[in-house]
Amino acid sequence: MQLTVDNLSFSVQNADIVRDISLQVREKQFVGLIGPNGCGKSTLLKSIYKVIKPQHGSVMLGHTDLLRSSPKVTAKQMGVVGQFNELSFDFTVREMVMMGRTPHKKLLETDNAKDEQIVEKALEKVQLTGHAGRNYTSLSGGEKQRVILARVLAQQPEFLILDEPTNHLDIKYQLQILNIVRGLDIGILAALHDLELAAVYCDYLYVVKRGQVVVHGTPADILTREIIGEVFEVDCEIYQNPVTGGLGIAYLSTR
Ligand SMILES: Nc1ncnc2c1ncn2[C@@H]1O[C@H](COP(=O)(O)OP(=O)(O)OP(=O)(O)O)[C@@H](O)[C@H]1O
Repeated sequence: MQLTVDNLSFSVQNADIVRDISLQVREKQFVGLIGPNGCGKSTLLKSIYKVIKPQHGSVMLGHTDLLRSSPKVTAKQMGVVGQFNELSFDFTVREMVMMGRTPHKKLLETDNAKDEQIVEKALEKVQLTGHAGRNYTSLSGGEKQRVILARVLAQQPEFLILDEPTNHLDIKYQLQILNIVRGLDIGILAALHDLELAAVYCDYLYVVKRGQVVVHGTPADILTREIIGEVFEVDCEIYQNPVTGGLGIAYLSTR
């Protein structure tokens, strides 16, 4: 399912936070959004997944006009793993993951055996089966992040938005989460801070600075000394990793 964002803008009190951004995630592409802290990545993603309302622009997911459709229609198609996943009320891990099934249910429809099977599978996939009865608020940051991913897996979306999905995670779970989402074989738009991981996982990158897309292209085109220096104000050298053959970045100094 293709995502097309056209001329999206969001401002608060005359401050333009997202300025006229257009982008595309083609069928089954993994597209990364990179850029310095505060450049507008989360605001752009929140505008797409309807937590905030942009003043201008359109967001099409397949044939669905997301900004004009109901939350339920959106949630049937789009899964979201956000940056902060705090809750005021406590639920068990299993209950949290079961919430992923809600968009597929009619009013007052109860959970059935198929839902339970989907939830167990999702818990298995993120290696949290043993935590299913625990209270969500008692979990570590990394465990919470994996519960949120399991909830998204249970939702069985056709498109995924990830906002720094590897926040809080140690390297094993960073790789595991990225491998799991890539293995879903659906379109993904993800804000990522780790540029080397972005090079490995993304098919295409958009670079955001001060609310605007400044350049876009394949990781090889984008992750250059010049662009990283210009956008992140850090001097670096790009090299070919002798072990993986992939792109390596040696950070040298801040400007
Ligand atoms: N409702 C708001 N009112 C005022 N300023 C806001 C509001 N929402 C976002 N901003 C500001 O807009 C800028 C962009 O924020 P955003 O969270 O989108 O950045 P980001 O690129 O995701 O950053 P990070 O990499 O640090 O997560 C920030 O300076 C933020 O303080």
